[in-house]
Amino acid sequence: MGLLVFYGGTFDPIHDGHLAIARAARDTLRAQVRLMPAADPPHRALPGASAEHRARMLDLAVAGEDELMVDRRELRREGRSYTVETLREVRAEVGPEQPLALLVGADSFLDLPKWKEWQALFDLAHFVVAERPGSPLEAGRIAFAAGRETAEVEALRQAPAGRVFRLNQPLHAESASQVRSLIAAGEPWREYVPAAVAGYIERHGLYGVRALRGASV
Ligand SMILES: Nc1ncnc2c1ncn2[C@@H]1O[C@H](COP(=O)(O)OP(=O)(O)OP(=O)(O)O)[C@@H](O)[C@H]1O
Ligand SMILES: O=C(O)c1ccc[n+]([C@@H]2O[C@H](COP(=O)([O-])O)[C@@H](O)[C@H]2O)c1
Repeated sequence: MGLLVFYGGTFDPIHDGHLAIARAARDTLRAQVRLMPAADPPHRALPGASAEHRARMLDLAVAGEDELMVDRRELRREGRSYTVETLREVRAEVGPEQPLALLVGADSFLDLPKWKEWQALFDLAHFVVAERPGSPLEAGRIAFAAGRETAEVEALRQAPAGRVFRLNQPLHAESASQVRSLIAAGEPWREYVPAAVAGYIERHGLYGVRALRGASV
């Protein structure tokens, strides 16, 4: 059975690191990847851009990309976007046999034991973990996932949930907070986001961006 991958995030805004990881997961796992913006992400301050702006930037970033799509299901739900609730909703739609995976960065994965009902997540989906500078996945720090790790893509198709797979890909240093800070400081930032996303940020005046001299907004 095909594997379905969900990539949740605040995406405030989506940057080249996000896109590279989504593509790497798609290509390595030969699976569709659904980028899923959080309406109200747990464990962080309110996003700088509205949920609708963040989702529209995702639409622009995946336009023309094979097997990358945007899933707005968390935007339709009231309250905090807890992943366990989202995965239960997805599971109810796809049935108990469908292999599902959640794509996360290493920093998110290291924080997993702080997530709502985190142990239940392993009954609902596999985890695909993208390494990230500054968040080493040492055995001691991911002891909560002991016995679940696999290096075999096929293992993710052979069970509906419960395994942990490390995505082997070049490290990406971009972060959304860095992009927001650069914009606010009036420093160069466009190179870190897809060109269509940069255009959107400028047109809508997001993150305190300064209008280009002579440009129409
Ligand atoms: N450069 C990166 N390398 C690996 N994983 C990443 C990278 N950027 C984001 N991620 C992962 O993508 C998911 C969504 O990230 P998020 O939207 O919070 O972006 P962020 O860059 O971490 O944002 P912020 O700087 O605002 O915290 C998280 O699981 C995060 O770990
Ligand atoms: O469910 C939780 O308790 C939970 C706690 C922290 C983060 N998450 C999810 O993890 C994803 C990445 O979160 P963030 O804050 O790094 O964008 C996003 O989909 C969040 O909804 C989920």
